[in-house]
Amino acid sequence: MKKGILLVNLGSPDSPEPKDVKRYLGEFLMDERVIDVPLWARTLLVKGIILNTRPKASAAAYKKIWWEEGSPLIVLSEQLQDKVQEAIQYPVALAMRYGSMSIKKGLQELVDKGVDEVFLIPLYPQFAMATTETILVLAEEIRQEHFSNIKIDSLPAFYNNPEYIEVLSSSIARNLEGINYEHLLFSYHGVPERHIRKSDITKSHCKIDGSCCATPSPAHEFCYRHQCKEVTRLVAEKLGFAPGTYSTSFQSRLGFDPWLQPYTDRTIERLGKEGVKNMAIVTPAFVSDCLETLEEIAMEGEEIFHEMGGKDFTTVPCLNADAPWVNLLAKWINNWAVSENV
Ligand SMILES: C=CC1=C(C)c2cc3[nH]c(cc4nc(cc5[nH]c(cc1n2)c(C)c5CCC(=O)O)C(CCC(=O)O)=C4C)c(C)c3C=C
Ligand SMILES: [Fe+2]
Ligand SMILES: [Fe+2]
Repeated sequence: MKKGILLVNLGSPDSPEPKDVKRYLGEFLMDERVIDVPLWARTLLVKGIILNTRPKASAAAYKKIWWEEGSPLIVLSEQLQDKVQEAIQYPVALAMRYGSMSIKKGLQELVDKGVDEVFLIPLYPQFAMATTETILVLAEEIRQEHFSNIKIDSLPAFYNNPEYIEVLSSSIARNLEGINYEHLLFSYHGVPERHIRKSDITKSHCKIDGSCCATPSPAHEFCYRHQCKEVTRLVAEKLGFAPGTYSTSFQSRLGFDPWLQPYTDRTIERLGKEGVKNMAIVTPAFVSDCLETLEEIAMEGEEIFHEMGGKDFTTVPCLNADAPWVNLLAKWINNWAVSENV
């Protein structure tokens, strides 16, 4: 059997023009694992409301961060693909869950190279229904329909892998070296609270209260909230942060349902109001910098902080194509290739 690797990230529109943003958002938000309501309600909400209002504002936000070479998320994912390819002997393809660089094209590219055993790596440290699960479900559907002779293994969520925590902690320490900050905010992409309950395999553990995520449970294998909180706890432990000097929040909420809290924008506002003058922010739900880190955090977040009287607002870049991260991915890939187990 010939082995190959498929890296999968979220995706971006083809351009920051409203028509391309609309097409991309249409595919993204019609995913039943992203907006998880019955089809008729999702169609009404997405096609009847969101796609008539959001693409213009979203396109304006994309224009602020768009690079000469394209969408930062795509460009940075391609850089990661190139670096991983240099580090290993198996062919590496890159695909996106939404948009033009489809999972089908990525699998086809590998199959054309003779690959029949694929290691699929969702580029998300934490499991979520709206990220890892939707990628794995779609990849299996495509496999059954078009590539039934190939085998696909996947990398599970790696949020608490000690070497991942080491790579993330070192990146934070390196990027904040010599910087004076009173508070480090760990901001993760939010999800509706309902998603957490749906992913609870015990059907009774996740109450989204003060304690469930800190109480051991098999539910945590699929609990995004637990996994985010663990990343913060493990990094804080590794870097020896004092209690009160760091916290966790959730960004990018959409719609009126309750999403995971506390919300990042309100947390930045509160820190500013409380008199914090210098803060830093890290976004460990994203492996590659993207709209959510470069615009929502680095631009909007900074503006909120300044409006509240804050001064220095430092953002820690995502791991992107950093050498320690590339080396760790290469190690996981080689472990899989030898033992078919990571
Ligand atoms: C119901 C809506 C959404 C859920 C649930 C959701 C979960 C989720 N998303 C990411 C990662 C990214 N999201 C990005 C953009 C983005 N996300 C949503 C909505 C939901 N996300 C929208 C509408 C958008 C588009 C931009 C906008 O209009 O605000 C991105 C950036 C993509 C880019 O091109 O740069 C990323 C990355 C995670 C990790 C997650 C759940 C854990
Ligand atoms: Fe999102
Ligand atoms: Fe939990």
